[in-house]
Amino acid sequence: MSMIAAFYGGKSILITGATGFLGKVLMEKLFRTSPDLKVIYVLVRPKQGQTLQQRVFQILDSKLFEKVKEVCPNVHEKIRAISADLNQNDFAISKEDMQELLSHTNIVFHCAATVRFDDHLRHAVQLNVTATQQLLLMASQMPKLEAFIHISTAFSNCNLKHIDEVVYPCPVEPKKIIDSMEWLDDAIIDEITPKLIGDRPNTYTYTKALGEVVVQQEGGNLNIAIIRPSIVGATWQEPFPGWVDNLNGPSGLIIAAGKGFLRSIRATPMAVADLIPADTVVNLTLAVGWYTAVHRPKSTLVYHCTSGNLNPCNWGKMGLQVLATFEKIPFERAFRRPNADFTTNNITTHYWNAVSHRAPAIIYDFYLRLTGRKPRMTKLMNRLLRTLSMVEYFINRSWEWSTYNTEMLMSALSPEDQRVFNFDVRQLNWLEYIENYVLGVKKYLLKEDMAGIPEAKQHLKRLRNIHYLFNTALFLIAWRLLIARSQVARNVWFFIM
Ligand SMILES: CCCCCCCCCCCCCCCCCCCCCCCC(=O)SCCNC(=O)CCNC(=O)[C@H](O)C(C)(C)COP(=O)(O)OP(=O)(O)OC[C@H]1O[C@@H](n2cnc3c(N)ncnc32)[C@H](O)[C@@H]1OP(=O)(O)O
Ligand SMILES: NC(=O)C1=CN([C@@H]2O[C@H](COP(=O)(O)OP(=O)(O)OC[C@H]3O[C@@H](n4cnc5c(N)ncnc54)[C@H](OP(=O)(O)O)[C@@H]3O)[C@@H](O)[C@H]2O)C=CC1
Repeated sequence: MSMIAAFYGGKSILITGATGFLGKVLMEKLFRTSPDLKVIYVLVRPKQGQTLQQRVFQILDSKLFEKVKEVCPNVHEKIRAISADLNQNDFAISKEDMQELLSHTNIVFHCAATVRFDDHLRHAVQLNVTATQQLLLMASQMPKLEAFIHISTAFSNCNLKHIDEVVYPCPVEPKKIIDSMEWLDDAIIDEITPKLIGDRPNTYTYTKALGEVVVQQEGGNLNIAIIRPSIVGATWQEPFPGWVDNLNGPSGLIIAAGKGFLRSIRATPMAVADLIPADTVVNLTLAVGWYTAVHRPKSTLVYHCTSGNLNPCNWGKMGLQVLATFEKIPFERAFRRPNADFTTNNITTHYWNAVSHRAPAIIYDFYLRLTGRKPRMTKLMNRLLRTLSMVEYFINRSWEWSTYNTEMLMSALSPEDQRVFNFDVRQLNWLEYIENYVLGVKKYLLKEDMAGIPEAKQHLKRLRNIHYLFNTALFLIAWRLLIARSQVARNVWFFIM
């Protein structure tokens, strides 16, 4: 019997960010392995004309939860959606709901965050720092609370090369930042943002670092742990391989490459691609929840959930495997044949951006205009180039994350728990994982049918023929112009003929 699964039985669990990528996988695993848990409270904001209930039921009725339905048929009764907006005071939770949360919650998993790299500092501070502070305050009023698990990111200290499982201090105290956001206007915040974030690349990593300091400073007597995942990718094994539902991290770029938009990317092939599957993060999170509640470590432990030091893979290997998978499992209606490459310096990056990204987009938009349609490719390409510029920082460097706590936890688990809550990335076969990831992107993000693969292959053949024809025509035109202007070229031509 799994001790961890048994631990969550009968518990009331509060999850923030349950509608997000990681939150959904966390809920799924909890329901599947501990169907006898009492209730999962999820803090949800109403969105796009959907009620809370509709939002949550849509998740429960998705493919991700198919296995849950078998072991926990009354899953709909075990989830309680609480209307909450983490941007508001007291999260805008009603008095009755607050009372219920405070008096029943046993475990808190704090996953909600803004993960946008370019979010305005005010908004990023509100969600990643102030909301964390408020949640801690709430947690301190929960008499039955056994553990508070905070999800951070391995990149919160990406300004360092070697990162230990400790909370690093920030030059300016989070409390001062929170206070200043209340009275500074947007223009001043914009001005001071680069100075505040210092040598971090964006407001996301900066505010996640501030969030950790808040957890450490304001955790009081709570039993707290911090988990730092690196780049969270599609699921490895559970509930099935390759599940992914948003464009963050590599997923959006895999689509862009598979559809033939992304032709070149500024990346260092030998840099470590520190991806970690979503189910691995969730297994570690649940194990940490159990360990923190049962063993009550004296200090706040930080756990790195990374792959680089145990089972490294680099961007070169990953890129090649992504491209190899497109050969077997192409995406439908590609714009061009997938054929991306890495560039390593500014000049070649600018060159390929102009030749392989902007020029084809302009030509295609011209064709759309000619045929009476609305041009859209240049806009899409600009968006892609913007995304590339945001991720460049992360794919041209390597970091070393120590994993003492994570390894300690692994050895503290029973063999059964090591199996059911496996977070040992040494067992991960990267080639297989990447192939499943690309397949998952096709199935769950693009919602493409496998039956369409022969047609997709045909389409790629047509694109290849168009490519050859286009190049031949270009060559002939250039040659014709050369012959017209150069005696040497004319002589060569007559010699060949
Ligand atoms: C040798 C052979 C080589 C071959 C190469 C083959 C290539 C293979 C591909 C594999 C490459 C791998 C690259 C990996 C990149 C990894 C990056 C990792 C960074 C990790 C750091 C930290 C990890 C974390 O802790 S946080 C989680 C990560 N967070 C994110 O990823 C958020 C990133 N997103 C943003 O910050 C924004 O969305 C931004 C700035 C990218 C775009 O903002 P903008 O305001 O312009 O757009 P949005 O309003 O957000 O969206 C508009 C529109 O675009 C769609 N979209 C959003 N994100 C992406 C995306 N990443 N890619 C593509 N499209 C995206 C979005 O859905 C919207 O579409 P609509 O149709 O308008 O709704
Ligand atoms: N994805 C990754 O690569 C990595 C993620 N992480 C961390 O993991 C955690 C989860 O990330 P991930 O699942 O990928 O992120 P998502 O963007 O998929 O999910 C974010 C979640 O936060 C919720 N949220 C955002 N704003 C509010 C708000 N104002 N009120 C209530 N809820 C809100 C979202 O709700 P809604 O659905 O309503 O928008 C959503 O449920 C984050 O803490 C992130 O920093 C760490 C490392 C890597």
